[in-house]
Amino acid sequence: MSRKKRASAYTPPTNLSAFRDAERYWKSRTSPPDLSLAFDPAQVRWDAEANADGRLRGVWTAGDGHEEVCWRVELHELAETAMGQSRWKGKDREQEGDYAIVIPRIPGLVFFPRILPESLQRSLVVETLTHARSPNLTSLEPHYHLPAEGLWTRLLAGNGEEAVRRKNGGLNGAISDGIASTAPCLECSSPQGGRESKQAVHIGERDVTVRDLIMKLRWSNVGWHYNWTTKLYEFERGHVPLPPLIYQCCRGLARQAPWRQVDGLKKDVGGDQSRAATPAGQMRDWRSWKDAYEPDAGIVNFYQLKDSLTSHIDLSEVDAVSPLVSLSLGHSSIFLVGGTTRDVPPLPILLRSGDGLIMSGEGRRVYHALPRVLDGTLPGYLLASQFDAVEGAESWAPYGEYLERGARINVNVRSVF
Ligand SMILES: O=C(O)CCC(=O)C(=O)O
Ligand SMILES: [Fe+2]
Repeated sequence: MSRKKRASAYTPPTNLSAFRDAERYWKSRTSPPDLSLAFDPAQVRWDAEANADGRLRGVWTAGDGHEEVCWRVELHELAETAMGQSRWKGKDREQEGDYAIVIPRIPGLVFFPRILPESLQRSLVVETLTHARSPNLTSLEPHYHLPAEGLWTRLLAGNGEEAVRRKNGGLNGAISDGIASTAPCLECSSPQGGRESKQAVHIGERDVTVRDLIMKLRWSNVGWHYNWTTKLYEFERGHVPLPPLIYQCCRGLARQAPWRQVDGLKKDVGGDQSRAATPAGQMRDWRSWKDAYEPDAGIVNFYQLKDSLTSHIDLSEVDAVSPLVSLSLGHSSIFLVGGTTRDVPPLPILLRSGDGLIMSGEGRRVYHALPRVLDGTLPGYLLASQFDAVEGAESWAPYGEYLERGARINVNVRSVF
């Protein structure tokens, strides 16, 4: 189907903000989304030669003709960093090297296309699913009597058909007929109240099996305990160390980001500095991030194909500018990132498995959303049939099966203080 036809099948409402309008477009199921409208590093035209600062200028042209300027910085040091483990060094993919992309119009955003080697992606999937358990709080905790060792461990032990009891005063069968509902869903709602799911079907007072409940898992806290209802950290509950791989990857990425070049961009982007550049005051901390960035809290988001995360700004951290590190695993998705109000038209970015993204400085206070998980985009190296064993797991098959059903896992880590 031609792009023109697809575009005409969608009639945008006239009274929405630019951001809401974009969310509606990407969420719409009336026709397949036009992926040529999403920023894709593979489609950027790069200059032949780098500038004096070692940056390469690129231009991405969207399917509707819109042009976005971006800069590419090679990451020569990455293999020797805190992440310098064999997993990190042993890049097992076809690509020319590690690089970061900076898009001047989104201040403080640093994009690392396919930065995670395939084997590391698998190990992170293993870690996120096995750590979605006490003492980390999960989205299911308020509603079910969860097994102490966690649902995933029960599943791996062959107890997938075991019943899990609903807690009293739970959802009371708020949605009982299996039809998608717009009623608020406590199990699925994100911290920002923006998580929606058409797949989450509540079955009244009946028990749920371990296997089915895993498909309803929407998030798990890591690090400092965050209360999604009050939107406050509960420091009195003590600090739970981040799972080791999540900690190493996010810490390594934040420390190794090309901060000098990101900072340097504000001097030579020209034009509308107020939109294009990060104010010096907001980015000045990068020098300390290089040696001292310590992630201590975060969320792991578990999306299924029909899930989305509505536009929001993450406001709860004491340190309002230090890097928020996001890792994508599983199915590809569309990430929207805009400005400090919803009137700023967002840039849609295609996020693939293995991509990393940092929001920092002024970019910590911009609207963003995840309106779409893309069907049919799971990479072959994550399929259930591909591997017998993976570091940290006896067999890859259950993980691959979970992903094949439509999952995208997002690790979203930050430094609270
Ligand atoms: O899933 C994503 O990529 C974004 C998640 C996010 O923005 C959040 O958890 O606050
Ligand atoms: Fe967020």
